[in-house]
Amino acid sequence: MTLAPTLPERLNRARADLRMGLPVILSGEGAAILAAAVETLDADRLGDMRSLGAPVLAITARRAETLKARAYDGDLARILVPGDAGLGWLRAVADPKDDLSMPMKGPFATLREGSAALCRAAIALAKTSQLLPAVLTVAISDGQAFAQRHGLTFLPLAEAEPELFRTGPLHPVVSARVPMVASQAGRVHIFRPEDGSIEHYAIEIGQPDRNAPVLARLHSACFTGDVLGSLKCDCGPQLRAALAQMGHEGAGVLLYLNQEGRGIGLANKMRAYALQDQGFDTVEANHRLGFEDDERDFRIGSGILREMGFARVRLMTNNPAKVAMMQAQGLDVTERVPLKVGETAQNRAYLATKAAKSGHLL
Ligand SMILES: Nc1nc2c(ncn2[C@@H]2O[C@H](COP(=O)(O)OP(=O)(O)OP(=O)(O)O)[C@@H](O)[C@H]2O)c(=O)[nH]1
Ligand SMILES: [Zn+2]
Repeated sequence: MTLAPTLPERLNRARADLRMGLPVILSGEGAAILAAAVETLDADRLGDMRSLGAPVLAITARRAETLKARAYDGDLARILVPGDAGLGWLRAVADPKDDLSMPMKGPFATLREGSAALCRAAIALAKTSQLLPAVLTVAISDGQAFAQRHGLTFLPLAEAEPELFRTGPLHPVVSARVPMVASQAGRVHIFRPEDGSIEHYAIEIGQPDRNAPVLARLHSACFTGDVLGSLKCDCGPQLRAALAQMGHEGAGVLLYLNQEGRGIGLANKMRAYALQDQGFDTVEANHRLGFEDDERDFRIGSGILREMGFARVRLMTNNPAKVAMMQAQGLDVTERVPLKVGETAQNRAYLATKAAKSGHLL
């Protein structure tokens, strides 16, 4: 029988659980934890978790740095939750929105003993659920029996770990002709990951020759820039300029990847924008939220291009990291085609930060 969910399917089930406010169980290295995302946890479940033992709050080292909490585990910190700390306290640790007006008062007691592996996996799950990377955990015994008793998702660490940041293979679902301003010969293809996670799109212009390098753009979704015409970034003009150039040359492929906010999701991007209004730049804002500068999985783009039969690309980008990632995934980037459009008074500082801190070429 193959009816039981595979590990990638169980991971996505766990992500849905966390988004609903349900805890999941992670087990490995002779231990097990119940883990719930702080962002979606409610008071009843917090009470239930407290009744099982002393809770530990896992946050990333990025967030810990702002809070001046010692991160003994390298990339994360495990904070001992005070006995009287309620949801308000947990959320203030997780969410930097009031850091300046109501700074969290430490000192925070953080764990240095024991393995952080289960907490690390829980943080990875929260990140890939596009929730704030702050997870309340409590140790339990016999995780599998506990999961069965309460109908919770159970994940064995050894199997889950290599899959945590990996999107499953993508397959084409459907494609149809969409004449566009940039080209009458447009076709939109929908790709769906095997693990049922979010779909991504390819916009094919003309009939690119699969035996020659194709003019290609990997565009990460930007609701504010692409749809609203936000002046805070250059995404909308880049999207239209890339399609226009493909239309002009008569052939090309633009991948529209649903990796909003460099992978942190629109809600977190709006949190980052609110921090930017407090004076932090785009990179600092991500860090204060507990994320890295860029949380995108660039394997998705190379996977779609390969599935469409493209092996060589002329990549439209100002981001050398994208070129390097595509090459690391076995695609031959024969040329980097610069895409410099849409600079405004409002996004000048943003573009300068990307050049200074993220290696973008001006
Ligand atoms: N987290 C975060 N994401 C942002 C911000 N501004 C734009 N984005 C997202 O950044 C992504 C676009 O990535 P960019 O870094 O502009 O460009 P790139 O794709 O890496 O490089 P290019 O190929 O040169 O455009 C989109 O997903 C946007 O939603 C911001 O201030 N914070
Ligand atoms: Zn944008």
